[in-house]
Amino acid sequence: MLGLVLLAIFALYVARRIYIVGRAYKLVGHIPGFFTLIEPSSPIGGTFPPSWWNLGLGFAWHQKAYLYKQFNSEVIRVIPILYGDANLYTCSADAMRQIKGTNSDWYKPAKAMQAIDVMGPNVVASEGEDWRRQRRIAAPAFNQRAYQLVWQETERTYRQMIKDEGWAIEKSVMVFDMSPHLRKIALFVISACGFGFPLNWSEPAITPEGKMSPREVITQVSINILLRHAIPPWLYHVSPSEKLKTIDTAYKTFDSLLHSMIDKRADEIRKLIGEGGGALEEKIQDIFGRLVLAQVQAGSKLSLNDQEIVGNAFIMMFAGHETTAHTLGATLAELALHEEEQEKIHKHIKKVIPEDREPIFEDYDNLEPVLAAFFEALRLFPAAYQTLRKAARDTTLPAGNMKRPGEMENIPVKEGSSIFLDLVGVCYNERNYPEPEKYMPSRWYSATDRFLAFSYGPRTCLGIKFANTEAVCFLTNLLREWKVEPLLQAGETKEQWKERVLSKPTLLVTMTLEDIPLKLVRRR
Ligand code: HEM
Repeated sequence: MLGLVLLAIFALYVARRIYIVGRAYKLVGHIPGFFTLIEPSSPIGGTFPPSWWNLGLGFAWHQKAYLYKQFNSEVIRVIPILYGDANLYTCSADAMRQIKGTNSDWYKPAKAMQAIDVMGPNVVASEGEDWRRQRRIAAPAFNQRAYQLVWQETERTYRQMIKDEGWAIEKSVMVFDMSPHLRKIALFVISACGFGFPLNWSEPAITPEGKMSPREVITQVSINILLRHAIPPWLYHVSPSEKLKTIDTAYKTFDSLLHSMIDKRADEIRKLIGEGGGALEEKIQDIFGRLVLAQVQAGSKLSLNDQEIVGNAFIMMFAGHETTAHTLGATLAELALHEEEQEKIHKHIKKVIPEDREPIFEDYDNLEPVLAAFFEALRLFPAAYQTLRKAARDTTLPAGNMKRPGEMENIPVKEGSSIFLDLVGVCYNERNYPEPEKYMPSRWYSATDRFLAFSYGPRTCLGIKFANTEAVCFLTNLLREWKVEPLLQAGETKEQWKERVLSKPTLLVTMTLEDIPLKLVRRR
């Protein structure tokens, strides 16, 4: 009997998959590409490492040298047979601009927003009118004043790191892994500038009372987004796992911390308004404060409710933390490998900032080579490596004709097709960037083209200038004082170090580089 039931379930599954695959083939079968067993970006595809049966979430990274070339097309399709949905992938910058530009035929589907709304609705995970309202409220918080604060906090945190790590008195330092330090820097900056909540570098993870410290709460929340999304709430109650307990406690503590912060900030703002409101702009500089200010001032129409403020605070912390830390790590690794580029930057910093003063926010516009070094590392290791969109109607996509280089073609796409904008493909496409494998910061000098790694069009990254200010401040301070070298293992060459450190980034919600061993040698 059981055998019959299982056989019936199996037959039903096979029939369903034949229907799904047939429908997918009708939709995207005219585009070259391949069949797989499992959708690479599905929970199963993302959980298991790449193998013969699973392309893996990061296949576009691992196959970047030949993925599109093998099909002679800048748009390809992947149709899974056993599990998941069919998707297109593109490495065409023109297609990306068209998809993400204004009046686009494409929208952000619900699937693209999974996991990032675990703490509440937010600007990244919303669409349509809801997105427009949230963007209009959040955008003014990103202004010159905020960037000035970003500079101050980055510098303060950098100094704290040098002092508390004991590097201030050292001539050279072996940093066996730079990434936790960079995560801490980015977390501290977003915490101070995003929430008005400065953290302390040497604060232990657990307080003397046995509770998680604020730093640990924020860290646990931001590194466990995928797990929080995947784990059903009941599992926290029945599982003996310490890790699950930690995640649950961190998320609950963070949620109640943010709700109490909303009440506290709203009271402060009402008090300031009661006193005439003159000092509002001066006193409320952080992004969180600005969101609460909009709520207090605007009433219900153009404001966020409490859960939306929590959701947005959370997403700012997530969006602004891993991405920036990862790109700083990639920049330092590339500069360690390219001594001549590092020397050029060091010389430039010395020219702009005299020995007798510290770098200041007003130096930002004169530090283009520092920003270019950061951009070029972001191109080689794009943090937001793939974004998903769905066609609202039949349309076409502009792509380079790989059979006839120099010519363009328009690839027809049907309504309902989903496409991954493969930023790795775009950034390593020689039509967009000649000699794409080369670390060449000079390609960004006086660049007029909008950099696609921060997205494009109306939904372009809100934190571009935030991230750039943080990067320029941090890198300027560090490179002015230290020469950065790869920390080689016994007998290891620079090439082998590069292979060990840079060839296998972790690809989950964003791309991250894990172990970055560096040697810092004091210059001044
Ligand atoms: C190197 C650092 C960063 C990179 C590479 C980056 C990249 C991106 C990309 C590619 C998107 C578009 C995602 C999509 O289309 O689905 C995006 C959106 C966004 N980013 Fe960033 N980001 C960075 C830093 C930041 C920072 C520091 C913040 C905030 C403090 C931030 C806040 C946002 C927000 C709010 C959005 C959503 C915009 C919208 O949908 O209207 N990002 N970012």
